[in-house]
Amino acid sequence: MLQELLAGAVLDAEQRLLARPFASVEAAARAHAPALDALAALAPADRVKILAEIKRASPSRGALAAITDPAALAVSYETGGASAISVLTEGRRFHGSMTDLEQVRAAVNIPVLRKDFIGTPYQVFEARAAGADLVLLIVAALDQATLLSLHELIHELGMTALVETHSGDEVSRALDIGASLVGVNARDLSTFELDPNLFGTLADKIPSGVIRVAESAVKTAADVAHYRGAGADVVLVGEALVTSDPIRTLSEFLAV
Ligand SMILES: O=P(O)(O)OC[C@@H](O)[C@@H](O)c1c[nH]c2ccccc12
Repeated sequence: MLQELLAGAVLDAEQRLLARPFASVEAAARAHAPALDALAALAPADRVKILAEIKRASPSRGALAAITDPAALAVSYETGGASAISVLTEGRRFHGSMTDLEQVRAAVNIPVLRKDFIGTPYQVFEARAAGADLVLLIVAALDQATLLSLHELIHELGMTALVETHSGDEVSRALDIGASLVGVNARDLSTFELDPNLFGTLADKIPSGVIRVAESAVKTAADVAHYRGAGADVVLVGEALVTSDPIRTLSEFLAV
């Protein structure tokens, strides 16, 4: 499934490339207002931080929310105390788009993550040209050379990479490329199995000085407390926010 999602996202990017040549996107990326400092926004603090996700659907859960106005939802997240916003831009299974990212960028003043299956430089330039401050890199989807080169490009453009892992070996691979923001996804993107204890198992492999993000499977404040207790600096939440009153849910989660 993961390779299928990556292949589909790269194919869709190639379609966009036909309409908007590489040189044009690169120029727009390099001309864009500088990226916000995501590491400062997500730095460890005495309270857990929330990376709030805009997500209409997923392969594992199906349709979640229509989200007809992603900018308005992003403003609710910002008002509710989120430290940054994650925008799913993958279209086939998550029903996201680059337009969502552009609209969210225009509406909020906190860092915005492009959440997608990134495998090519074009997709990184696209993200910057749309105003993204962070870009997701999924270790399991990429060979080490590609992971390193995309990570370097993300940083060359002034952005921050959220390097996502699902095993000890993948944490090592993330640290080997110099990741400063490492996520552990409770969900296995190949089998969709959820393991909320995986973060706790891997957290001590992520050294202090690297920001730890616990991703997925958060339904309640108790789940946030569980991740916080296991060492999470940041918790990434999607479904629980798009299927509830985000400001009320965020206030519960941030009270942890
Ligand atoms: O909806 P949840 O269970 O709160 O999960 C959010 C986020 O972690 C999840 O959407 C996600 C984590 N890593 C990804 C990579 C691609 C697509 C989606 C994801």
